[in-house]
Amino acid sequence: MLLAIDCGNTNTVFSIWDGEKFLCTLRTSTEHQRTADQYFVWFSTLLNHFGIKADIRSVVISSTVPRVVFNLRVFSDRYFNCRPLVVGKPECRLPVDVRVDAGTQVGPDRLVNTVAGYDLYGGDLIVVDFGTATTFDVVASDGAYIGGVIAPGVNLSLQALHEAAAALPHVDITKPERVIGTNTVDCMQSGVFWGYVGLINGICDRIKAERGRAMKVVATGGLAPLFQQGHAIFDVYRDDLTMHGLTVIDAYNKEG
Ligand SMILES: Nc1ncnc2c1ncn2[C@@H]1O[C@H](COP(=O)(O)OP(=O)(O)O)[C@@H](O)[C@H]1O
Ligand SMILES: CC(C)(COP(=O)(O)O)[C@@H](O)C(=O)NCCC(=O)O
Ligand SMILES: [K+]
Repeated sequence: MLLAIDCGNTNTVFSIWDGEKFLCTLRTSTEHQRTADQYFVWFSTLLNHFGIKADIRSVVISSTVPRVVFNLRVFSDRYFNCRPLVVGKPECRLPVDVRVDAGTQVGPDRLVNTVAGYDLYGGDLIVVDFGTATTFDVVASDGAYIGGVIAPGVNLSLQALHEAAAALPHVDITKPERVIGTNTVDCMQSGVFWGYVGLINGICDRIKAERGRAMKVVATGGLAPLFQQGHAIFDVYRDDLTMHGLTVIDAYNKEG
């Protein structure tokens, strides 16, 4: 069995892949101070709770936070007796090309999303991932990652308003029915929600125009369904896109 770990700037997600399906998915906040032993206490407690008997033989990691990788390596080595495959490291081969400016360190999550998107839907894709940042990854017809867009995340935008303006409270994102807010909270939610709908549509239209072709828009990340409601902004939503990409990369590297 494979343990796939997707570490974002806000949350770290662990999924166990038995070769056919994911047995479980566990989420914890991303903290670089967390040690290998702390990960194991949390992980084994939850597996016991769900009654899952996992025989983990290999580990694959994607991390947008370089500092957490050290403890995840120790976790893998000490508890599963294996050296993890870390996306973005020279020893991890990718089944697709990466065509960007020399010296650019593309976020490993974006490479994994590219691999997953191409594997599931073929080329000419835009992958939109709602995380701490919202990323748009452009996938060419041959599956290559050819660049994209990084926008402030939905929650980051709301948080920035609250932190920068004394009179603006902390609010959660929701879909307002109307654009014109008649109180502070509604005004903020409208600005971020409808502003984001414009951002997603505007960026996807411009990418398609710049590429001069039709492209499929694939979305992932917990907040994607909120934007999809009644709008059909995305052609497909796939909750486990990044995890799927990690399993594809692991299999590709095992092929030798
Ligand atoms: N279903 C959801 N509903 C509301 N907020 C969500 C949902 N899923 C994720 N979030 C929030 O979106 C932000 C990004 O989360 P996440 O996707 O875990 O980011 P990352 O991959 O960068 O760690 C966090 O603030 C998280 O709490
Ligand atoms: C853009 C990101 C911060 C998104 O990370 P996330 O929201 O998943 O935490 C991450 O992909 C990253 O650090 N990228 C490096 C720069 C680049 O991709 O060009
Ligand atoms: K992201």
